[in-house]
Formats: sequence, C-alpha cells, structure tokens
Amino acid sequence: MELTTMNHPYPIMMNLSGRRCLVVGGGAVAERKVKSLLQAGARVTIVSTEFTEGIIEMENHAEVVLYRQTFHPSIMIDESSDFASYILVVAATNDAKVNAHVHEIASRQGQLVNVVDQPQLSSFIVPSVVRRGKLVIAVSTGGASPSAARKIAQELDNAYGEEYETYLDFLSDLRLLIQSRVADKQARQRVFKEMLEWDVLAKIRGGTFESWKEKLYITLEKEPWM
Ligand SMILES: C[C@@]1(CC(=O)O)c2cc3[nH]c(cc4nc(cc5[nH]c(cc(n2)[C@H]1CCC(=O)O)[C@@](C)(CC(=O)O)[C@@H]5CCC(=O)O)C(CC(=O)O)=C4CCC(=O)O)c(CCC(=O)O)c3CC(=O)O
Ligand SMILES: NC(=O)C1=CN([C@@H]2O[C@H](COP(=O)(O)OP(=O)(O)OC[C@H]3O[C@@H](n4cnc5c(N)ncnc54)[C@H](O)[C@@H]3O)[C@@H](O)[C@H]2O)C=CC1
Repeated sequence: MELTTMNHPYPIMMNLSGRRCLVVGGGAVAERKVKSLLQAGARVTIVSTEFTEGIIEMENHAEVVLYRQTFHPSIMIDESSDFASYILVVAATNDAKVNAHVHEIASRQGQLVNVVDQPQLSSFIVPSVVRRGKLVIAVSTGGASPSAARKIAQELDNAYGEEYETYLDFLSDLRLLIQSRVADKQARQRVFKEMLEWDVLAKIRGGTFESWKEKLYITLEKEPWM
C-alpha cells in the first residue's frame, strides 16, 4: 500500500532566519513544529482555538505571536492583515477538513505547506533532527515510519558527540582563512581534504585542541602559500 507521495523527496536546508511562518493548531504536534521553526530562527504566528502550556509559554518569545481564534481563510489571504505573507505554513489541527482547507489556500498561493495528518498533501515533511552547532543531521523515512526516523536519529545522536560543534567551527574558520589566502583552487582543495585527516576530534576530546590550534595558526602564517 502506498502511504505517501513522498517517494523521491528533495532534501534541502532552508534559511528561515527572520522569515514569517504560520502554524494552524495549538496541540502537541503544533508545539513540536513551532519549536523546530524557532530553532531555525523563524518568526512564528500560531492560530488556534486552544494552546498547550508549552505554546503559551512561548508567547514570551519575541518571535512568537499567538492568535486564539478558529481558523478562517482571511488569516492567510487578506494582504492587509497581520497574517499575510507567510513563506511556510503548517496545518496542525486535529480536524482533517480544516487542515485540508489550509493546504488548499497555501497551495493556491504557492506557499510551502506541511499537513500533519495528510502527508500526501504536504509539499514538505519534517525530519527528525540532530544538531551539533553547524552540523545538522536530518533523518526521514518519507512518512513511512516517523518513529523509525526518530530512532535512527537517536542512534546518530549517540554516535556524534558534542565535540562536533567545536570541530565544525574549526573547519569552517580554517576553510575561510584558506579561501581568502590560497589563490590556487587545486591547492585549496588539497588542504581541505588534508584537514580531515588531522584527528582533530581526538584532540578536542583529549583537551589538547586549543593549544594545538594556536600552534597550527602560527605555522600556517609562515606557510609560503598563505
Ligand atoms: C509525514 C510526517 C509529516 C510531518 O509531520 O512533517 C509525519 C506524519 C505523522 N506522524 C504521525 C505519528 C507520529 N509522529 C511522531 C514523531 C515525529 N513525526 C515527525 C515527522 C513526520 N510525521 C513526518 C514524516 C517524517 C518521516 O517519516 O521522515 C518527526 C520526525 C518530526 C516532527 O514532527 O518534528 C517527529 C519525531 C521528532 C523527534 O523526536 O525527533 C511520533 C512519535 C512520537 O511522537 O514520539 C508519532 C507516533 C508514532 C507513529 O505513528 O510512528 C502520524 C500518525 C498520526 C496517527 O495516526 O494518529 C502522522 C500522519 C500520517 O502518518 O498519516
Ligand atoms: N505529523 C505528526 O508528527 C503527527 C501528527 N498527528 C496528527 O496531528 C493531529 C494533531 O495532533 P495533536 O497536536 O496531538 O492534536 P490536539 O488535539 O492536541 O490539538 C489540536 C489543536 O487544533 C486546534 N484546532 C482544532 N480545530 C481548529 C480550528 N478550526 N481552528 C483553529 N484551531 C483548531 C485545537 O484548539 C488544538 O489546539 C492529530 O489529529 C493527528 O492526526 C499525530 C501525531 C504526530
């Protein structure tokens, strides 16, 4: 049996920083989606007849606006209202008809829409995510088994420790330095590959990373190609 139309999902990392998103519904599922949107730096408007305690607490958050009301299309259509111009919409009520209506309006307006109870209507679904600073690991089963996605993500959560945050910051800084100093593209790419063989993770875990990094930067400054 075909559960969803997500046979070939296109994975992307979206920049939602400062972008306006709409979540319709205020239950546990809506709360989870709002949390992940906020983690991505989005500004989130939530429209619902009721809210979980967790969502009510989020009202203190500068990027969150709550409207306690029944869903009405004008929320999404009326350009003069506060509700207009959302880049991304989540239909998360427990009423399948309302969710389908939200989907219909969003699709007509070309907005990305996630329908929590009807994956086949969704233009995107939300993966299970592990974050370590700049490292983001997203796991999806395309809706086949959200609990399996979560379990696999938990395995990755155990496998990739906190040291990856420091590691990625280091690689990122060094890469920028090399990009600005090494003109030759091939030489740059050689260094980028070599950097991965330095066993930096062991140094971070062992507490010798900071002193090693200092020496490395001094050595690099003396490199003729820098
Ligand atoms: C299609 C998708 C659409 C979307 O929501 O984007 C969707 C749909 C549905 N989920 C359902 C149930 C559950 N969902 C979870 C959990 C998560 N669900 C998430 C994503 C997705 N869920 C998308 C597919 C992701 C993929 O497969 O790749 C996660 C990963 C991300 C997130 O929500 O932020 C998050 C884990 C976050 C984390 O902790 O890492 C749990 C487990 C739990 O709550 O502990 C259960 C109960 C157990 C079970 O059913 O497996 C139902 C059935 C409702 C019913 O029948 O009653 C539907 C509707 C349907 O299938 O028709
Ligand atoms: N995608 C996912 O990860 C999952 C999806 N689901 C599905 O998601 C749906 C929602 O789950 P929960 O958050 O647990 O439900 P819930 O019952 O806790 O919350 C539903 C929310 O929708 C609001 N609502 C209902 N009708 C409304 C309307 N006309 N206008 C505005 N707000 C309205 C209610 O006030 C309530 O806040 C479930 O029906 C289930 O089918 C369930 C589990 C996981």
